[in-house]
Parts: sequence; structure tokens; C-alpha cells
Amino acid sequence: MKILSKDQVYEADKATIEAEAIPSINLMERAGGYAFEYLHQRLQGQPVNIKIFCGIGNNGGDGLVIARNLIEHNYSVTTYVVNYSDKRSKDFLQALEALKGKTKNWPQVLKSADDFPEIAREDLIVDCVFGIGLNRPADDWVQELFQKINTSGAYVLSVDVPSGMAVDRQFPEDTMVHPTVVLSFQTPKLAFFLPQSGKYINNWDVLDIGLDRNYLNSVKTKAQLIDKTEARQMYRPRQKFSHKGTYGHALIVAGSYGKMGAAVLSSKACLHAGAGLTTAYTTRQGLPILQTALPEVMVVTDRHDGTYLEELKFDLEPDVIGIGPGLGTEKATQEAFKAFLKSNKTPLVVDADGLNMLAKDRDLLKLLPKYSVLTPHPKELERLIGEWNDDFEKLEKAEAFSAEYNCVLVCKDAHTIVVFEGNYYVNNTGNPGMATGGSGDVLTGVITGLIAQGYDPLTAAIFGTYLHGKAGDLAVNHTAYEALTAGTIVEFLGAAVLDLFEQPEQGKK
Ligand SMILES: NC(=O)C1=CN([C@@H]2O[C@H](COP(=O)(O)OP(=O)(O)OC[C@H]3O[C@@H](n4cnc5c(N)ncnc54)[C@H](O)[C@@H]3O)[C@@H](O)[C@H]2O)[C@H](O)CC1
Ligand SMILES: [K+]
Repeated sequence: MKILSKDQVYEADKATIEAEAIPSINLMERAGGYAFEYLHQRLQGQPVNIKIFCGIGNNGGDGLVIARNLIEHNYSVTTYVVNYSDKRSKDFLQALEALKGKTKNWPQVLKSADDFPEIAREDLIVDCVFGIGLNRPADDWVQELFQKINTSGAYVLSVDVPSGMAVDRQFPEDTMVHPTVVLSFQTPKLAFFLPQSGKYINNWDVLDIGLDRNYLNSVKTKAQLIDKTEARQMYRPRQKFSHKGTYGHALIVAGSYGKMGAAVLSSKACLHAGAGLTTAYTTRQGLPILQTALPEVMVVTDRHDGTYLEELKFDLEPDVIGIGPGLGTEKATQEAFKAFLKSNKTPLVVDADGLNMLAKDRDLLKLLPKYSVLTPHPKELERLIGEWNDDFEKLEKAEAFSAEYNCVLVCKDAHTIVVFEGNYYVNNTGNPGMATGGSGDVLTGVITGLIAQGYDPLTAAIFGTYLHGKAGDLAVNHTAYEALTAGTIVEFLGAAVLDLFEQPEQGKK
């Protein structure tokens, strides 16, 4: 699904008004009308006290349209205008006139914290204070209102975006409404998926407000959300007349003393992702461990007898190499890694200590083959690209890094974002149970296994991230977040592939 930027939403707005030759108030009526229907379907006339907080721009105007529709359907509604400015948008004023024509309970104007109403737990809050037009932090007293809403315990429906959240930058934390659900017009907003704002957004829905199809179909967005529809299109079916050679040979370079589990997990994930052959390269001590844990995996070892890798030489011609899990960053390993990179031409997936070694000796970055996949978690990413001030700057820096070193950067997080050639592929699977040791090793194995089969590195990174998260989601249906382990994620990789072709159950999104 395309994730439109703020400018693109305004352009889509304009394109719709032009294509349909309608005044802009019609679009507000449509957006507010659909938002009302969304609420009405769920409320079914329940006698709940609805408090609608409106700003003075078009988001506020949407709130007034929602209020009028609710009043027309006999809901108990109180409307407030949060007077953070004396200006009013044209459509807001029109929506206000229409509301005043329907009720004697005209909106109450709030000018300071003294004017705030009580908010009860049982109330339903409709948040229309700011939409995508927010361009600076809200005034202190308006932020106090957001805090009051947040601590009320009431159900909060934010219209388009949670008020106080900017869609194209990050304001200081804790200044936004924390919604129960966001009903976003036409497109989810990128900030929903970034940790600083996204941590407050647990539920969101997109409301199709009928913006111009031609515009929506042709617009190129920097960001897109990867869900089942997108992932399904990436899947490459197995061929009838195929053999293990068809699906490639993957090499996993991983493990050291006490961290052999990393080698086991990533090799196993590589197998389950469908690589034709998987070989693990590890220390001699690792041999019995891997051979016992995974009879399907071949093992090649360092000829030394140390607790960590001292040499990275093998007499194989793999199609792809996944390198890094559990390797450690001992000097000898670092030297072996450097020597390996100097001569290696095979596509790489680099993770964990592989990334740490790259960050320690940045000259090594230039030795990476084109389109290598790097899979850093936030701390590893910081070691590679330096500190960032906010989530948007992080993405800009990641983009610059990916361009400089010609690599696919998989920025792992609750919503992992794959960054490549100026595009952001935002993953929409996964859950907090996956924040557990070894989960990253599994992702490395999956991406490596997909590249072995012939998926290009970008697709492997995006699709692998999706499958990994989906496996975690399916696994957690059988257990608590707390009890989910990396090993269980591997066990559900097959189910994640099968799920690509399952229709959603009725009534379930
Ligand atoms: N295509 C669509 O999706 C449609 C969206 N609609 C709604 O319109 C808003 C955007 O409306 P806009 O008037 O541009 O902005 P806001 O209502 O978010 O903000 C109002 C106004 O306030 C000023 N401002 C910004 N920051 C501050 C601040 N901190 N303090 C004071 N004033 C501030 C600024 O001038 C803004 O313009 C969108 O989210 C949808 O809800 C349409 O109704 C239908 C089509
Ligand atoms: K809002």
C-alpha cells in the first residue's frame, strides 16, 4: 500500500476537486460523512457521551461534519472548538454554519485550560484538533488538553492523525494525543510506523474517501507498506521439474564459543526459507553441535581449534553468504573477515558481529559487493550511520548510507524498514514477542535462503522481513509474547508462506 507524504495528500485533494469539479467542502463532507458512518456502524446508537474536540482548520471541519451527522442520528454530542488560533479555514466555517443549522447546542470555544470540560472514562472522544497541517508544536495549553485526554482513560478516535503528531518531522515527545484508534484518510502516514510516534499508535484503519484514482494510481511514493498483498506478489512458486541445485547453495558463516546457537538458528531458518543446500562455516567446536542439531545442514570448519573464527577460507562456491551471527569481534576474526572481504565476490547478507566489524573498520564497507544486504538493529544501525536526532533524520541517514555503499539496508524495529535507492519498504508484520535473542539470526537465515533461491537481494530483504514477522505472528497465536522464542519463529516459517494464499476470514482484516 502506498504511503503518501503530506504534500501528496494535498495534491490528491486538489486533483480530486479538479477531476470531479466539486467545491472543497464536498470533500470535507465526504470525509466527515464516511468517518461518521465508521463510528455509527460500531456504536449502533448506543447512549454514549461523545465529546468532539475540533481545531480551526480542515481537521476541525471534519470534526464538525462528524458532529452534525451524529446529532442528526440522535447521538448525545458535545462539540468543542479548540481556539489555538483566531483564523478559521473556509471549509471549517462552512461546516460550522451547517452544524449551527442543525442544533441549538453550538460548539463551546476553549481558549485556555480553565475552559476544559471534565472527561469521563465512559466518554467517547473524537479527536479533530490537528490533522496533517500541524507545522509546529501546539501551544502549552493545547498540549495540556492532549494530556487530559490521554489520562482520562476514555476511548479516543483520532481523525486522520492523532492531534499533535507531525507527519513529516518529529516534535518533542509526549505532545500528541494517544489514540485508541486512528481513522486515517486514504493513506496511512509514515509516522505511524516510526518508533517515536508509532509507540502510541496500536490501532489504525484507512478510510477510503474516494480521492482521485488517476492520481493515486500514478503517484510514486517514497514509502510503501508491505502487507500480504504485496508479499504474495513477491513469492516465487517452486517448479515441478526442479532439484536441490535449482534453489541454490547458501553458506552461513556464524558462531563462536557460547554462541553456536546463532549458527544453528540462522542455518535452520535458511533451510526453512527454501535454500536448496545450506552449509554452515564455523569453528571446529561447532561441528558436533550443528551436525546434531541440523542433520540437513553441511558443516565446514576453520582448520584452527580456537573458540572463535581465525580463518575464513572454504573450498565451495555458494550462491550467497550470510555472515555475522554469533561471530564475536575478536581481532583474529576481524582479520579473517577483512581478508575474506578483499577476495569475495559472492552476494552477502551481513548481520550482528559482521556489522559491528564493518563499523569498527569502515574501510571494509567499500569492499562489500554491490547490493549486499545489511540487517542492523537500532544500536548496530547507529554504529554504522551515526546518531540521529529523530526518526525522520534516521531514515535520511540510512538512505544516504545505502546510496554510498550500494547496499540494501534492513533497519530492524517493530516496523522494520528496508531502505534502498531512496525508497522505504515498511514492514507490517511482527509483534513484541519477537524481541528475543536469536530472532535476528533467524531473519539473516531467511534472507540468505531466499537469495540462494534466486530472489534478488531487495526482494529477499522485503519478503524475508515480511515472512519472519508473519511467522512470529502465527507462532504467537499459540503462546504468549513472553514465551515466544527464535526457534519457534523458524518452526512457523512454512505456515507464513502458506498464509500468503489464505483469504482473510470473514469479518477479520
Ligand atoms: N485529502 C484529505 O485527506 C482531506 C483531508 N481533510 C482534512 O484536512 C486536514 C488538513 O487540514 P489543514 O487545514 O491543512 O490543517 P489542520 O487542520 O491539521 O491544521 C489547521 C491549521 O493550523 C495551523 N497550525 C499548524 N500548526 C499549528 C500550531 N502548532 N499552532 C497553531 N496553529 C497551527 C496551520 O495553519 C494549519 O493549516 C487533514 O488532516 C484532514 O483531516 C479534508 O477535510 C478532506 C480531504
Ligand atoms: K486529529
